[in-house]
Amino acid sequence: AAEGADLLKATQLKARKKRLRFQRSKIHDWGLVALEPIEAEDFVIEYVGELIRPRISDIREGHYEKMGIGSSYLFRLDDGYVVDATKRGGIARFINHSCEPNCYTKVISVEGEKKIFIYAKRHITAGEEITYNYKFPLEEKKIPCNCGSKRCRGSLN
Ligand SMILES: Nc1ncnc2c1ncn2[C@@H]1O[C@H](CN(CC[C@H](N)C(=O)O)CC2CN(CCC(c3ccccc3)c3ccccc3)C2)[C@@H](O)[C@H]1O
Repeated sequence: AAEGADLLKATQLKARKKRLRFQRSKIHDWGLVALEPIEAEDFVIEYVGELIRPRISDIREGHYEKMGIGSSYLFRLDDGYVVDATKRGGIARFINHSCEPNCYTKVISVEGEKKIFIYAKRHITAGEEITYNYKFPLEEKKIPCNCGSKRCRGSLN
């Protein structure tokens, strides 16, 4: 808990709002682009959405599938909980996956409240698309990856 509170404080201190914009992506449909340079380890954005229990996320995922929404704006946490940005979410939901991402995600819980923070792995130039590794579990049905990086694994899952 202490670690989370310190990290939250540090993040809030350093979290000078980064200017980001969602726009057409070379990777997939819409993506999030940095409008200003971002230094390595800088806080970029929080993945904001509704924290839902595993059971509820399974029901919603089935529902979204039926509605043809496909892979929705669901961010899975290690304990099975999911942050669903479909109905109420921030622009972080537009961040695409890359096999050589320029950002990484960190989940911290502060007073039981889980927050997903996204930080820069390296210097990011203005105009670059923000990406992180989705770390999707391996599946039979592959989603081909279009990140275009040299060491692309070929699929998201
Ligand atoms: N490296 C990659 N290579 C290949 N594909 C990649 C890569 N990275 C991400 N993706 C694709 O992006 C997905 C993740 N995505 C990240 C952002 C996405 N680019 C986007 O443009 O939204 C968020 C999901 C995309 N979905 C859209 C729902 C939307 C909708 C549904 C139908 C038609 C249009 C739009 C919707 C609409 C209303 C209500 C609810 C949902 C959510 C991955 O599951 C994968 O399919």
